[in-house]
Amino acid sequence: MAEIAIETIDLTKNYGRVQALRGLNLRVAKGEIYGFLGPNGAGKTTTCRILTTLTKPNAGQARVSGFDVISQGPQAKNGMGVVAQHTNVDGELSVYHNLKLHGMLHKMPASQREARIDEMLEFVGLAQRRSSPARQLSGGLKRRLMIARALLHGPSVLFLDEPTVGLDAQTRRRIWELIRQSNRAGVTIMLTTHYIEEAENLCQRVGIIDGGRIIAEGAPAELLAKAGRFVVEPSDGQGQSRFFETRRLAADHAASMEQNATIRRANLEDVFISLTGKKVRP
Ligand SMILES: Nc1ncnc2c1ncn2[C@@H]1O[C@H](COP(=O)(O)OP(=O)(O)OP(=O)(O)O)[C@@H](O)[C@H]1O
Repeated sequence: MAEIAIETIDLTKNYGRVQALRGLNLRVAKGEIYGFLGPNGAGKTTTCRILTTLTKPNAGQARVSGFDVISQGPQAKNGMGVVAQHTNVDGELSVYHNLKLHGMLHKMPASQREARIDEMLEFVGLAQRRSSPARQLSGGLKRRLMIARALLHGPSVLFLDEPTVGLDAQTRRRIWELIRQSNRAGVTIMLTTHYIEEAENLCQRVGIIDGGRIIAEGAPAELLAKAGRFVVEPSDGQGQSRFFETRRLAADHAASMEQNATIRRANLEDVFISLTGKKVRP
């Protein structure tokens, strides 16, 4: 594998008796967009919190850009940008001051900071809203401000936790484009998502996590190929769907079934359900 941007080795985290992570092994190459998919309670947020230095693991190691997140937390933190799931801009401050504050916290020299704020406002399409109080922005624009802020100090790795949750389809696509553009500019991206479509569209590789472990990993097309490209689904919604490599094999199986069945192309959601026994969004 190419140079590694994010790595965890046997990462373990317990909350009392709850084993949130049970030896999680993860490797994201520099320059990748890696999607982290898992049902509720699988351990996605816990993994991201450890990688972004907010929580300590009970055992195992985690490195971001080569820095150990426990013993070299400040260095690791400086090389990463984080977009949390919940909107956390300062509503009372202007768009500009939200960015300025972040630049100051990262000790960016003033001239560099100001130039970079202009660049980021342009990048996310908020230059015209520079002086608006952040509270006046729509949900989608607030999310763009959070992305501008996360990228301001020039991190090489960007963590996004459910970056488009609750946004309409058009706004979601705009955010995807920003993520792609920052990736093209060299930023490694790790994003957790519940949206299968988001993982399929955006991510070069996807890791499926369940019960605190990675249970499958690969390019979306590889995961589909492994499971079988066609699904036979009982039309009454009862009973289990089955995967087949070709439409012909699927049709043969459907013909042998007692009840009516539908044959369709498999998608990542089918793979997810067959692996975890759960829907992505319950
Ligand atoms: N602070 C905490 N105290 C106790 N248990 C916790 C805490 N945080 C998480 N857990 C438990 O750890 C497990 C993993 O949770 P985590 O939030 O990492 O999952 P997740 O995949 O992000 O889920 P979701 O998709 O619902 O956000 C769950 O069983 C959860 O209830």
